[in-house]
Amino acid sequence: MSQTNILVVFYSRHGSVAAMAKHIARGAQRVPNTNVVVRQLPEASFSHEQTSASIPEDGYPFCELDDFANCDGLAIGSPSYFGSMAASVKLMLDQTSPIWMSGQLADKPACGFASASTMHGGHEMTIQSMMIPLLHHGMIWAGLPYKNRDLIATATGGTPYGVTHFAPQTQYTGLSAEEINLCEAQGQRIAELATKLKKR
Ligand SMILES: Cc1cc2nc3c(=O)[nH]c(=O)nc-3n(C[C@H](O)[C@H](O)[C@H](O)COP(=O)(O)O)c2cc1C
Repeated sequence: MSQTNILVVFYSRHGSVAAMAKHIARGAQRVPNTNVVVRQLPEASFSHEQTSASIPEDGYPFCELDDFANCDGLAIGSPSYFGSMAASVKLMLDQTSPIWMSGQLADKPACGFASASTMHGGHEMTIQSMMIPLLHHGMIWAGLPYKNRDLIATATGGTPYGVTHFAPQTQYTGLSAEEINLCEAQGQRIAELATKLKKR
């Protein structure tokens, strides 16, 4: 059987969402026969001109449309910006129309992850904002079931709609133990579901 390809794609300015992506990838990697591709998104330009080099100075390669087209399962992450996904993430999603009508993402599982600097500043709303375009693609939304006891134990991030991180400071200061477990559970779940749903 061919490998199951999981795409973990994110935008992160200060490192919190990037740290989550690493643990989500680690969780997905636990599932046998899984190939995990991690991609970041460049800063969106207000002037509508390209502001980033096409190759990032550090971190993961930038995401391309083919990364979406070739995935069997998707984890997409964003900081909460005004209770919604960051423009960089929306910009990438708006570039996916070539694979929209052909249904290349249809019937594949997707999940979202997010970081926010206040407890009630939009964790769930940010996840939900990413869910909507992916439902239009026909993806199957995979949240986190409460059998993950860290959803109950957490005093910071973590929602059943998708894992989140509470980042009280601008600079990344670390994920809680519960947030790490939930990131890894989310990654493992998306890889398991993708393996089950994949056409052999
Ligand atoms: C433009 C902007 C808007 C933001 N809006 C929110 C918000 O609505 N709610 C919130 O809790 N945090 C908000 N934040 C804080 C970020 O979501 C938070 O710092 C996040 O952890 C950043 O993730 P990163 O470290 O991956 O860049 C905002 C930050 C910026 C720069």
